[in-house]
Amino acid sequence: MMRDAAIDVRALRHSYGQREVLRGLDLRVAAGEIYALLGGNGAGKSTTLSALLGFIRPGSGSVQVCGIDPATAPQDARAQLAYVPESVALYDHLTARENVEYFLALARAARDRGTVIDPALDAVGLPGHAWDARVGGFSKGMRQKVAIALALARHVPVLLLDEPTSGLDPSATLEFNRLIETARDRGVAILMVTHDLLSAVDVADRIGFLSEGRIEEELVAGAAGARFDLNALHARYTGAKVSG
Ligand SMILES: Nc1ncnc2c1ncn2[C@@H]1O[C@H](COP(=O)(O)OP(=O)(O)OP(=O)(O)O)[C@@H](O)[C@H]1O
Repeated sequence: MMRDAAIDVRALRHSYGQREVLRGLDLRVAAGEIYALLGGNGAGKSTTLSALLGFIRPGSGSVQVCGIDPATAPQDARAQLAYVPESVALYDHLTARENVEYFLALARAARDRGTVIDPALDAVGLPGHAWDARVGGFSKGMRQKVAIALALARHVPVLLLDEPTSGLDPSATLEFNRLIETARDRGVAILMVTHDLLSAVDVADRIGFLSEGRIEEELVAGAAGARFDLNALHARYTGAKVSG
């Protein structure tokens, strides 16, 4: 039995026209857990995120974000979460500090620089010299740091990440993984949609394979040093035979 399932999806079905994309999806992510959702192109990962964000009204089943149904109360559900898309949307002409301040104002959240904004920018490891620089010149990794800082400053219990490491080099990926561990260690429930097996193996507490519209297999991280079997995961993903 999982306690504190901040994300709780049960028997979710969703069709686009005649095409049924989700066929009884069950997915739960607890507070303080990183869940990597894997699946081939078109498996329904983005559709799952859309359901959590309240952008689609599922045909049947239930979706809850901290006990709130995003289909019927989208604003309330979105107040509980931060969504970081593949390409982080920020105002390029504003600085990192100003972006966080602006989005906190939109969310009607506390936005004192000394006690809220600066500690969040510090927690995500954005170098001090970048705090007052316009984000237009930031790399993807730096933009993500600003987005996660905003999530930490809002104290949201749920973080949704869509392909966060695509386009990041290996060291930026590791840095990103350490960053979301900071959020996890603060009790945030993190759902990460990804094709990046290395990143999932490095950081996830559980990995779920979405196929045929449901979680076909779920793996739980083992002890440190042997968290997941990367070769077996790769073979599972590609349908290839594992050698050795
Ligand atoms: N708005 C839509 N209208 C019709 N069909 C859609 C719509 N959105 C997605 N689909 C279809 O639903 C299926 C699942 O799409 P979805 O984007 O959820 O998959 P995905 O797992 O996120 O894929 P990818 O890894 O390529 O991003 C695909 O066949 C897609 O073409």
